[in-house]
Amino acid sequence: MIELEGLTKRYGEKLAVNNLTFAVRPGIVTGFLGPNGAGKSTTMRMMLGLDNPTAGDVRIDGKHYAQLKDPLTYIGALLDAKAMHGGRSAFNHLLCLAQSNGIPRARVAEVLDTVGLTPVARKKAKGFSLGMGQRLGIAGALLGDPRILMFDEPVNGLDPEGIHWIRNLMKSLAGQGRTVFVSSHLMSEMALTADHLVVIGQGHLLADTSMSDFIEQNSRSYVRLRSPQQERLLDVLHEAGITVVEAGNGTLEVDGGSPEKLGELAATHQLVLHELSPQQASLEEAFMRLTAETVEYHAHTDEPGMTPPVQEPPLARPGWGESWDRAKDEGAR
Ligand SMILES: Nc1ncnc2c1ncn2[C@@H]1O[C@H](COP(=O)(O)OP(=O)(O)OP(=O)(O)O)[C@@H](O)[C@H]1O
Repeated sequence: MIELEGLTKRYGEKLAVNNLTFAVRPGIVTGFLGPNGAGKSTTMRMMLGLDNPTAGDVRIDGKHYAQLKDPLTYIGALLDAKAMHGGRSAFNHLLCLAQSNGIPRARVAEVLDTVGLTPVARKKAKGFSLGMGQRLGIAGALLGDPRILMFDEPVNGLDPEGIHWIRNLMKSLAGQGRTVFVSSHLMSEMALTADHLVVIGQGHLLADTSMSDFIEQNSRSYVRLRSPQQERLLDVLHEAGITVVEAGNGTLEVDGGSPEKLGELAATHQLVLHELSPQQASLEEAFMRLTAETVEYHAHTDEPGMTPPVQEPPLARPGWGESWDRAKDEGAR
């Protein structure tokens, strides 16, 4: 378990992490999301004692990182895959880590095998590709067989097979009851891997919730209808008091409607439907919606060939976006 309480980091004028309180629990994969510059790496560095908090506290299984004897046996982390002595072989790099943490030498060969680097164990790390470097960093995190694992952008540089491998590795580590905390910019990957999400924006906590609740609370769900008898269908829906949006190309969208009810209504009026499909936004859309106001670095979309983002109708009910507005108001007081 990793517990943060009021964790805050200020760099001069810049409040990089602002009063974060949350816990990362064992037995599940927790995803850590936020736009560029949100404060994810700073938070992870403070968890590992690499940066001192300006205020607040972070504990690893109830202790500060500095109090842990042989810390690699409590928490293993991949922060920066390039942060290693390139002149050493993969084997020697891991051996140095093992020796400084009271970990038996035999464990080095085990973790090299786990990450698939046995054939290059004696090769110098500076010749490694980005993907091989990631694998070596992951081997270092696994070395002490720790109960807690933390990965910052672990799939960076990995090919599809590597991405699939790390996804299964994280799930199996969590399945063994370990605490797994992982940041990634790849939303589709996060949606497949994480059970729980912690989302931050400009240093603030925006969400600490299950993946399914996050998507439900921050995205629009609607039913898409297409019918060759669209005018008649519109009349029937209006008569039934159902609000419908004409989305163009002959499609109608009903916000929050039940597909069963809409299908039965069409059947009662003997209307032909060519499409009746429930639509749920992706994690990516939910994330974009929640963090829209907290993105520090926007690309310009007014260049030739670029289309501006589509404006979606407002949420039917309060989502995390409201929490962010509240957080800003509270911050301003
Ligand atoms: N050593 C530092 N000195 C000054 N400012 C810093 C320092 N480290 C981080 N920052 C600032 O703190 C903020 C948070 O940075 P951080 O790297 O933690 O964000 P992040 O969420 O990890 O971003 P990214 O997704 O781009 O890696 C940024 O505005 C960054 O410029």
